[in-house]
Amino acid sequence: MSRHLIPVMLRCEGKSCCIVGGGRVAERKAAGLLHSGATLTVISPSITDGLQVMLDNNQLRWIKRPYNEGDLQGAFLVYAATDDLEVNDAVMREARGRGILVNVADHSEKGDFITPGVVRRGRLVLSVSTSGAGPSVSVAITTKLEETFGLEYEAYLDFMYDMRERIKSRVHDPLVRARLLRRLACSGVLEQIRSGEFDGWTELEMDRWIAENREE
Ligand SMILES: C[C@@]1(CC(=O)O)C2=NC(=C\c3[nH]c(c(CCC(=O)O)c3CC(=O)O)Cc3[nH]c(c(CC(=O)O)c3CCC(=O)O)/C=C3\N/C(=C\2)[C@@H](CCC(=O)O)[C@]3(C)CC(=O)O)/[C@H]1CCC(=O)O
Ligand SMILES: NC(=O)c1ccc[n+]([C@@H]2O[C@H](COP(=O)([O-])OP(=O)(O)OC[C@H]3O[C@@H](n4cnc5c(N)ncnc54)[C@H](O)[C@@H]3O)[C@@H](O)[C@H]2O)c1
Repeated sequence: MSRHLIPVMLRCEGKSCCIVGGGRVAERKAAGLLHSGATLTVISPSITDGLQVMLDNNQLRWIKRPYNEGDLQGAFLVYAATDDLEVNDAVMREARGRGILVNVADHSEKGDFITPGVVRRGRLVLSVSTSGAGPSVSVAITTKLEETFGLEYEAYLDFMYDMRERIKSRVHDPLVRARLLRRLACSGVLEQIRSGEFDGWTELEMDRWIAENREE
């Protein structure tokens, strides 16, 4: 097997991202980019109905023609997602020359990164890759994860985020902080959210929990 790949979480907000191609694969990559706040440009002579809806909602810019060398200037990231191997290769070469991160839809090993299968639960992001071996396996695993990690994780992680911020502002000793965060993780809040018994903590309740749990 080739060298292992490093998973990363990319911040795309306000960055210029390109998709070359306007088919089914391009549409899926666009859907992934939309919520990131990226500035999205699609270069393709035709686009799917789904991409057309995004265009109508001003969520992307469409350059309605085949890709030309030079189109990637200023991009942070690009997906080469046409059904033409040679075009995808040309996109990959231009990206390489400009130091732009590139994903090649028909040949994962040619690009800089692979698009994993993703499960999102608010702040929780689970991503699955078979390092290009088989998207059907990624999809099967993603489906299992969707069942295991239900919608309750969104509220749970929002709660954990608020509490962590609170603890950071109230407790300055790093050892005490770490202990509190460990205790919080086993405090049963997740189970309460799951069973519908949890309706959030007021600032007073947060501070009370911190005071009660900060000592050994
Ligand atoms: C997970 C997901 C994420 C996403 O794309 O968003 C994803 N593929 C998905 C769906 C999907 N893929 C394919 C079909 C058609 C049915 C089938 O054949 O099974 C469907 C179903 C559909 O399209 O509906 C076929 C296929 N895929 C690739 C090739 C080319 C090749 O292998 O060289 C071919 C053969 C093309 C052909 O021969 O024509 C390549 C890649 N697909 C990857 C990811 C990357 C590897 C991820 C990993 O490491 O595991 C990688 C390497 C490239 C990349 O980075 O994009 C997404 C699930 C979305 C969901 O959750 O529903
Ligand atoms: N990564 C994945 O998940 C995945 C899944 C299925 C297929 N694939 C591969 O991805 C590629 C695209 O698949 P698809 O189903 O989206 O194909 P598709 O036929 O639906 O779309 C191809 C798109 O590329 C555009 N195009 C063609 N030539 C172009 C050019 N010179 N410049 C710009 N755009 C051009 C077409 O107008 C069309 O919009 C295929 O090569 C396929 O093998 C990848």
